[in-house]
Amino acid sequence: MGVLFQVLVFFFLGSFLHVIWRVLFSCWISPSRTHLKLRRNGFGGPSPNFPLGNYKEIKRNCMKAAVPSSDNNNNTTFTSSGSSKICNDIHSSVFPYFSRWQKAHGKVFIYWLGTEPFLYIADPDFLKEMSSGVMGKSWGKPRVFKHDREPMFGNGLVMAEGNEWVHHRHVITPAFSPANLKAMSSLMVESTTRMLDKWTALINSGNPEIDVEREITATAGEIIAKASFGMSYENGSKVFEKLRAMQITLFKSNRYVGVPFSKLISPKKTMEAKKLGNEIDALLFSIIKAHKNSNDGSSQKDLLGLLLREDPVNGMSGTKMLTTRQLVDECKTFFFGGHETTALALSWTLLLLATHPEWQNKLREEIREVTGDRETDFTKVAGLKKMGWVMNEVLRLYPPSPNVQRQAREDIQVNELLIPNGTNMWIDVVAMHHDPKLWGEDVNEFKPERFKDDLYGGCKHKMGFLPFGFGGRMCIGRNLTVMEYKIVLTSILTRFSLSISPAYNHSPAIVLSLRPANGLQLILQPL
Ligand code: HEM
Repeated sequence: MGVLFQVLVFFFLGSFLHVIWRVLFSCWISPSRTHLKLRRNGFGGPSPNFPLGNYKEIKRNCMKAAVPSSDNNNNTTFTSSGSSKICNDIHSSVFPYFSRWQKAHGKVFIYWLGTEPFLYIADPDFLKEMSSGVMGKSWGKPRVFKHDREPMFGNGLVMAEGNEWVHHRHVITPAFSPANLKAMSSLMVESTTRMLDKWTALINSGNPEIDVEREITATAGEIIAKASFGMSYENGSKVFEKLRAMQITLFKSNRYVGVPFSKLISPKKTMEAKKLGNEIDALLFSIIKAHKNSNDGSSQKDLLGLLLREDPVNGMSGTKMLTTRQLVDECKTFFFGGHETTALALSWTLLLLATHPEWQNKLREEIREVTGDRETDFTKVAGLKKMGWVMNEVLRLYPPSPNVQRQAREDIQVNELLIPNGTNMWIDVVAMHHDPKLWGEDVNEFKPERFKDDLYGGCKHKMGFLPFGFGGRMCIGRNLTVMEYKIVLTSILTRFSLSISPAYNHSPAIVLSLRPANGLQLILQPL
């Protein structure tokens, strides 16, 4: 009995010490060692306190940035002529901590999310040097984000790596071909027309103020639901609502990604996201099953239908290209990657056009020249050049994807600096798009003509303009976005003129994407 008792005591004591050691190792010893190594490799940055890393400073700076600095706290000025101006100099308000650290440590430094080191990059030269020898398939995505965003993206294309990414990219790319996009243009016109009819009814009933961001996000959700799964909004709304709810659960709570055991801080939210994730998966599984069973050929036009074809354009005959599990993840990826980003590009555009009525007129003139009085379609939108400049300028000033992320899967040498295998990278797109050294002193002005004769808008460095990312992992949906953007904007501009509502409070914020924190209220007048 005595011996058994002793064995049990040793066992429990041993286990307890083992747990303590593991906690100590992952929370302090291992990150402290990495911190020292990175310092020795020449990387500076704010000093972390493990296990929180730099979270304290991040939260402190965010709170400071949220405090209004003057009486006119909405960053919108109305002039005597009734027109309005907004401040496009947004980097220090959306990323106050990066803006502060940049001043102290330059455009490349290390900061810490909990016990995870992140290499911050806002220097296109460094980025070019770093990425020049690395192929798309050799990049990783930060494991902490993969884990955190698992319910949203699963192992879909945004998160896939290595040969799995190559396979998915190869299978999915043909679905975004011009011929397939063309088939989607009529559903875009249809959804937009329904939204605009609703706006007209609202205006006629005496409500000319419309939160365009809310409206366009819903319509873009409808479009992506139809384009991805071939579903009507009514049928797709269950998936749509759950996907939105999950996004809010994941991103509106106080989060400490990278801090060990941080999920235990808000177990309710973690469970909620997991539950929603499972419900969405179940819905998508049934949608895919229904697609597989439908023989009428109509489903083939949407992205899912195209991915379900067994004999696709690219000559992969006979075999199923993606498993049902993989298709579920890709459907979620299209939804999250595709609808909000496009909706935000359109919403920020309407805001900038509301403050620049001369550009509303220029675009209307171009639309008249290019489309005549006929309905917009796929072939016509390519001719809307000025609209293309406006789109680029909006994506520069208000990039819906405010950063691009990578993880090194091998040691990378950049000049005299060695980036160790496993280092996370955070490329600050907002910072580069607002850098006067790259764009000139008028960097914060809305000047679509920058893009007139130059794909890079006169940026001094080709890696300084990255609204859709870079290299082999560049956004796969960009052509779909351009088409949707032009179709929706053409429809809006031909029916309404836009101005800012006094209710609008200009406060761009990051909730995964770069979005207006308090909606985007405009006054619309039928033309
Ligand atoms: C204005 C609209 C959009 C913006 C600003 C945007 C931005 C981005 C960015 C910055 C990336 C990361 C690229 C990188 O890591 O280098 C990305 C990747 C991706 N986007 Fe988009 N995107 C938009 C629209 C769409 C649409 C409409 C879809 C699909 C329906 C889509 C699907 C994807 C996918 C699947 C990836 C992962 C590509 C890969 O890693 O191979 N995006 N996007």
